[in-house]
Amino acid sequence: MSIELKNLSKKYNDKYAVKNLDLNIEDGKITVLIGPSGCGKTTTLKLINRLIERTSGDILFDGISIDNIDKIQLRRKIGYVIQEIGLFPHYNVFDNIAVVPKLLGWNKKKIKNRVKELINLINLKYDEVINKYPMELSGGQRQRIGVARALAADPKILLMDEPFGAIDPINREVLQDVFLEIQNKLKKTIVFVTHDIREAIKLADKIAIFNNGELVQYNSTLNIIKKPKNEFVKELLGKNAELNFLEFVKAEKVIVNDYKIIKSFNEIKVDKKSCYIVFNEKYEGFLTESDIKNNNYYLRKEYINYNDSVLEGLNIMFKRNIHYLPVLRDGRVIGILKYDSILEE
Ligand SMILES: Nc1ncnc2c1ncn2[C@@H]1O[C@H](COP(=O)(O)OP(=O)(O)OP(=O)(O)O)[C@@H](O)[C@H]1O
Repeated sequence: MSIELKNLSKKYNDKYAVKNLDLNIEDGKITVLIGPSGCGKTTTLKLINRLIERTSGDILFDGISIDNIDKIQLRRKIGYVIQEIGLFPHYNVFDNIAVVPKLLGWNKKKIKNRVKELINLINLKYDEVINKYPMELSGGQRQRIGVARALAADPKILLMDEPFGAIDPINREVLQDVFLEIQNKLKKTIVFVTHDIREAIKLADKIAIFNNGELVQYNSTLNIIKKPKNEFVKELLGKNAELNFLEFVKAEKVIVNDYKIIKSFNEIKVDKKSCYIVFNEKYEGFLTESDIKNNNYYLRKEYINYNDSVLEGLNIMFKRNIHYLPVLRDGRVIGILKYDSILEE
C-alpha cells in the first residue's frame, strides 16, 4: 500500500514539528526517515497512524485521503513498533502476540496457527519462548516479539520508530538481518525511523533526510550517497558513506542481469553477454566473455549468496581477479555482481 504525504504540516502552538512535507512512500519498500533529534520523524509516523491530527495538508493511502478512511480500519492496516516495545508485562509471549487477533475476534485455532507462524518468522523457538513473560526475555527477543505482535493481523504497513535503538550493537546487527529476511518474504510498506546512518544505509530502499521539520533530501540510498544535496546531508552521511554502503548493503540490492544461463557450452553464442552461468540442477560455475575469447573453458566456481554484503563480493572479485560474480538465493542464480556497475543506478 503506498502512502503519499502532501504538503503535510503539524504545528504545536506556533512551532512547526513537520512543515510542508511532500513524500511518496512506495508500496512494498523500506523508507527510512533520518535526521537529528527533534526534526519531526516521530511526528510524521504519528500523523500517518492518526495518533495525532495534522494541522494542514493531506495523507493518502493508495490514493485515498485519510479523512475518508475509518480510523479503526486504518489502524488495522498499520502495525506499529517502538523502541521500548511496550509489551504487556503481565501477558506471556503468546498473549502479547495475540492481542490484535483476539480483538478482531479470530477463533482460537486461527490465533494459535498465526502465533506459531510469526514465532517461526522471527526465528525463535515456539516451545522455548511461548510461555515466558517479557522480563524473562533478552532485549533482542523482546524486540522480535514486538515485531511479531505488529505483524499479527497482517497489516499492509509497518511503522517502526527506532525499533532496535536500545539493543546492543551485536544483537542489533542480528535483528537487522532477521528484519531484512522478513521483509524479503512479506514485502510490507515500511516506514522506519532511525538516528543511525549505518542502519539507514543497511535497511533502506529509500532514505528521507529531515532537518527542523522539513524534508532535505529523498532518494534511493545510493543516489543520496552519490549526490548529497548539501553540507548537512554530507555531514549526516559521514566520511565513510560509500564504504558503509559496500559493507552493509546486501548483494541482491545491486545485481544486474547481464548474464545468460546455459546447460552446456554449446549454448554459448557471441551475444555480448558479459557472463555465462552453467546451471543444470544446480549452479556449476561461470565463464566470462574474456574466458570465451581466450578459449579458456575452465569453469569458475565462485559465487556469493544474496544476503552477503557487497563488500564480501568485492573481496572475492579482488582475490580472484574477476569482474563478475554470480549471486545465488536458495541455490538459484538471481543475478550477477558486476564490478563496474556496483555504484551505479
Ligand atoms: N506533544 C507535543 N507538544 C509540543 N511539541 C511537541 C510535541 N511532540 C513533539 N513536539 C515537538 O515537535 C518537534 C518534532 O518532534 P519529533 O518527536 O517528531 O522529533 P524526532 O525527529 O522524532 O526526534 P527524536 O529523534 O528525538 O525522537 C520537536 O521540536 C518536539 O519538541
